[in-house]
Amino acid sequence: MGHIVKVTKPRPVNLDLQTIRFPITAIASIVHRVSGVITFFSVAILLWLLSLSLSSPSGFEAAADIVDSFFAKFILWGILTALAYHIVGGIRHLLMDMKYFEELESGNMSAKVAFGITAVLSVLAWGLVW
Ligand code: HEM
Repeated sequence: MGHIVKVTKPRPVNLDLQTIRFPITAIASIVHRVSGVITFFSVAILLWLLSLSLSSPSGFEAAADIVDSFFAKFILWGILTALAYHIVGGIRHLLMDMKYFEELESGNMSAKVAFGITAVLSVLAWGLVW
């Protein structure tokens, strides 16, 4: 015979994407992966720029001209910000590997701290590039 279960809470019919909020730890994790991929491609760009600058005196001028443009400076600032987050988030990951910040509260806190430190480093990178 069938067994009747009383459902007190309505079951979700579909996922309402407008009401789903990612926890800050999930955002920290996604951004860490994205910053790692950006850092990976940055290595190619920066090595190309370095080799151009070392190729000849006119190559150096060409590289200096590239770095002088607003667009290039903006990209360099973005690269430095991604690297900053990747290192700060990476250190947070390594600390978690050592069993720190593994609880919900401390994990949320360390994610916020990582974003805060990155914001400061990003402002410093802006000053360095300009
Ligand atoms: C050229 C430099 C670097 C590149 C291209 C790079 C790239 C990446 C990529 C693509 C991932 C995989 C992310 C994922 O699958 O979620 C990763 C993970 C990681 N990176 Fe880097 N990385 C670099 C430097 C660093 C540095 C300096 C640190 C120092 C803290 C670091 C710490 C980590 C850690 C701890 C992970 C693993 C995170 C996890 O367990 O999800 N990385 N990196």
